[in-house]
Parts: sequence; structure tokens; C-alpha cells
Amino acid sequence: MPQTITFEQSRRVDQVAMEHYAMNGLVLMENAGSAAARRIAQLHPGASVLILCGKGNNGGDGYVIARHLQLLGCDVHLLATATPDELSGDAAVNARIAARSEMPITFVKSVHDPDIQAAMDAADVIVDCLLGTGVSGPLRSPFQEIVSLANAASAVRIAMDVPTGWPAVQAETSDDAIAFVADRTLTFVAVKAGMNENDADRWTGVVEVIGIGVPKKLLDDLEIPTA
Ligand SMILES: NC(=O)C1=CN([C@@H]2O[C@H](COP(=O)(O)OP(=O)(O)OC[C@H]3O[C@@H](n4cnc5c(N)ncnc54)[C@H](O)[C@@H]3O)[C@@H](O)[C@H]2O)[C@H](O)CC1
Ligand SMILES: [K+]
Repeated sequence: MPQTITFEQSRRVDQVAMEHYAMNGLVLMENAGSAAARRIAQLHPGASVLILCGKGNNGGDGYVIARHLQLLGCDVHLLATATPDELSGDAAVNARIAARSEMPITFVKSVHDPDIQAAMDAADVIVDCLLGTGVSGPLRSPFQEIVSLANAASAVRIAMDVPTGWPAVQAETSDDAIAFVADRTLTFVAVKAGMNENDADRWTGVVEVIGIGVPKKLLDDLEIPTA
């Protein structure tokens, strides 16, 4: 049994769950986000949490996490790199729920917006939902700037699925590649390839696996460790 899975294998889990098992992507995102929120609230009860949301489903997870953290007694603030109308699919659904729930959301128009630094300074915990397994290459603006501001903040940093920018910085694809420096990474389904090699823990911190509720047979068939 492989102890880690590749990004491709992780995306395959999603695909098989939705295509072969007819699981709705919203169910997977809700399972992922609610389990992550429970773990974050357990680690940091009553914390003020800033959730950084990108444009894909990693960002979508962030809106689910925000909703469940509020229910678990945390103060949440969302920093969104896109408006709900700029999102698609499951991420757009959860971004709209967050907006209609009147959760505090700051939309990144300029990285020099003083509200961004203020939100970073006010946070006890910063959750990285900017980029997950859909990342390709070194971070493009404004992700680089947002990650740099987060890395300079005093908050505890938690990465969802993978630290944003880690694959590029691990591969050292360019000397200006940067990545989110997490104290802890909550990764979905299984530890990702490379997380237990070299000095990955410089960016991942402590790595924990979060299940997303797909059938055990699916994981067994894909030879993904379940315990
Ligand atoms: N089975 C599971 O593990 C589940 C995973 N979930 C989450 O979904 C993400 C993967 O979502 P996806 O939409 O495929 O990709 P991302 O959210 O990582 O981002 C894609 C988005 O970002 C842009 N982008 C790509 N590279 C860069 C870059 N270098 N700089 C800036 N922007 C970049 C790209 O254009 C897209 O717009 C997974 O990680 C999990 O968090 C499900 O939610 C639950 C089940
Ligand atoms: K991330």
C-alpha cells in the first residue's frame, strides 16, 4: 500500500467518487470543510480565524470551513481573491452561502489594501485555502503577496490540503518561488507525495489527514491507506 498519494491520485478520488459512486461534489466539500473546521476549533477554541480563499475548490473548502467554525464558536473573517460571480461549481455555491450569511468578507482588489494587513494582524489563526492540488507553477499575483503577508503575521498558520506554493518551492522551479509556511497541514484523503521527504516540513508543519467520506472500497481499489 503506498503511504502517500500524488495530487493526481487525490483528484482521481474526487472523480471516481462523483462519477462511479454518484457522490455530489458539494457533499465531498462539505465533508472536507466540516471535518477540517472541527479539528481547527478543537486546536484553537474560540479563536479569531482568517480564512484565505482562492478561486478553485480549495477556496470552496474555505467557505465551508468558515461556516462551520462560526457554528463552533470561532470568529471568522474571509479574505477572498475572487467574488462569488467569478467562481464556479461547488466553490461558487459555498461562496454565495457565506455572502448571504453576511460573514465578514474582504475582497482582494489591491494587495496594498490596509484592510488586508489589519485582518492578518487581528487573526489568531490564518487558514490557507488559496491553492490546493490544482496549483501549477510558481504563485502568480496576488497569491504571492498574500502568502508573504500571511507568513509575516503572528498568527498560527494552517494549510488546507497542501501549503499554497509548496510544490513549486519544493521543486525550486524559480528562485522567487515562495510558499505558505504552515505550522500544520490538514490534508484530504492521504498524505501527499513529497510531504514526508526532504525538508517538506519547513512548509507543511505537522501533517494530519482529513477524511472526506468516500466509500472504503473506493480507497481500497485505488490502494489508498485508510488508517
Ligand atoms: N478529493 C479531495 O481531496 C477533495 C478536494 N477538494 C479540494 O479541491 C481542491 C482542488 O480544487 P481545484 O479547483 O482543482 O484546484 P485549486 O483550488 O487548487 O486551484 C485551482 C485554481 O487556482 C488557479 N491557479 C493554479 N495555479 C496557480 C498559480 N501558480 N498561481 C495562481 N493561481 C493558480 C487556477 O487557475 C484555478 O483557478 C483540493 O486541493 C481540495 O482542497 C474538495 O473540496 C473536497 C474533496
Ligand atoms: K492550500
